[in-house]
Amino acid sequence: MELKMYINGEWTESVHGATRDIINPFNQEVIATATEGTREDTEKAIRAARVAFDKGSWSTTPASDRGKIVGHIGRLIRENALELARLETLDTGKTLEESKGDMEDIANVFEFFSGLADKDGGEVIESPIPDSTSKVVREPIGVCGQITPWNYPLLQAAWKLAPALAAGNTLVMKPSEITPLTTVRVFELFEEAGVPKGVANLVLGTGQEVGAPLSESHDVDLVSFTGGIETGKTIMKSASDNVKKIALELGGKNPNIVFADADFDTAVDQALNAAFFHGGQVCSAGSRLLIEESLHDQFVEELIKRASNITLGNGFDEATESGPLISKEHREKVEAYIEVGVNEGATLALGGKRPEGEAFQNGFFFEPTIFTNCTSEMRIVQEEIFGPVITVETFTTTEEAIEKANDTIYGLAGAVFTNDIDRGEEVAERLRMGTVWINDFHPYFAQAPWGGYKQSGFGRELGKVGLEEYTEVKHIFRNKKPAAVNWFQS
Ligand SMILES: NC(=O)c1ccc[n+]([C@@H]2O[C@H](COP(=O)([O-])OP(=O)(O)OC[C@H]3O[C@@H](n4cnc5c(N)ncnc54)[C@H](O)[C@@H]3O)[C@@H](O)[C@H]2O)c1
Ligand SMILES: C[N+](C)(C)CC=O
Repeated sequence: MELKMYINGEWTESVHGATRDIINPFNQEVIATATEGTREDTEKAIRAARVAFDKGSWSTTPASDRGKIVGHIGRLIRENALELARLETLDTGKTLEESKGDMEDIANVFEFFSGLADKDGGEVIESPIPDSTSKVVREPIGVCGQITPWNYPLLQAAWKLAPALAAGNTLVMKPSEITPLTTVRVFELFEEAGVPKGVANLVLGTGQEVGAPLSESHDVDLVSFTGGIETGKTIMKSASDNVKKIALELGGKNPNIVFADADFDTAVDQALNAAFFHGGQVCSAGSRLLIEESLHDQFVEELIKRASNITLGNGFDEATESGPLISKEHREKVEAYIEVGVNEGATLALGGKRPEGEAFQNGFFFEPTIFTNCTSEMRIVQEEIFGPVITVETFTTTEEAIEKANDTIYGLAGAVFTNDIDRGEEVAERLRMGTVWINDFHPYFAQAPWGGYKQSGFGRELGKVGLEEYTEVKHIFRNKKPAAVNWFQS
């Protein structure tokens, strides 16, 4: 499979002809060769998007017509869902079941923003000035740079592409250089759906060559980034040069609080899902388990029993419950944290190593891992590991649970399990996080906003606000009886 970039309506190769092998993390086989874009390619794409915005008709096309095209993309994604899901599994190692779920979510996102495109007709304001009218309208921002990570390649791209197009912007998308397959395929569907030339551009390549110029360029009006906190900080600095708008969807170190009165089996099951789904490579993974002290021993015993039975393997095998980690480098990062945890005095109660056996030799597998006897100040409790690693802490009061849950630099998501609904609501209100689940973990959908508090970032994707992020607000005032004000007499 050969992957090209899509610039100004043309499938194109990098100006310097460089390529990158795309690797299947399950067996390290080369599954595709991608053209590797450079700064020059990125600048070409930015120019195409700039011209399409300034001189093209996309931003002034009736919102209902833009919405129809965005809806058409959603339908094409549904029609091609199995092919897209297979590509996603090949590229990321996640199970095919997960990838199919992602494609369903992605189609929903395009359909949601399709429906929302023409729903905000502006607002008439009651002007306090006689003989005048006053209205507030929303307009597209302009050229958007969009940068996405490898863990949910197409889903994170969809959260940016669908609202940007629906709102009338033009864009340059840069997927993670290690997982471009599905994003490239969706740009083919954009062509089929009738997205005009220059409106949506795709550049493949590294953060340095493609991501950095997008955040630095004075021709880009907004950068929407999903990825790690350090990259987010770099983007924030470079974006300041032309004061462009930015939205940052960064990492998390998400608490999962379990009170002793919670339904035991549900809470154990959800704790496993919270932390080990997709090998813990989820921004909102419930990697910090906070258990009420009286429940700790029984809960941890059951958790270890069930976690040790998780079936690792090929994402295409039906029996597989979790695939490999994304890359050699990423597995090494996770492994380094195991050493950190042990040195910090946490008890390695399960896992902490690569699984043995022929089936795992070529993939980047790592065993589900549980650290007990953890305390708040440990690095394994504070830092995002982004692998299948749970840290377990205890608490005795609601106050202590909330305090510990809030005690990191992150604020992406968290959950509370309890049968006392008043307590559940109180905890939800007091967690400093963009999403809180009561008696559940992980749900997200197109209708509800997603984003972080604190250093998990700012800006929101999805929901009504997800469209508003891609608009500027303008106040238009009209004097119906213009007359001189005569302030200056000369
Ligand atoms: N908040 C969310 O919704 C959300 C969702 C998914 C992933 N994430 C986070 O993403 C991270 C994992 O993804 P990752 O390892 O791909 O992150 P990353 O920050 O390494 O890379 C993300 C993207 O940024 C690009 N990039 C790298 N350097 C850049 C630079 N200097 N300028 C511009 N772009 C640059 C990369 O090429 C990639 O496309 C985790 O921290 C995870 O929590 C957050
Ligand atoms: C935002 N989400 C949960 C889909 C993926 C995070 O990595």
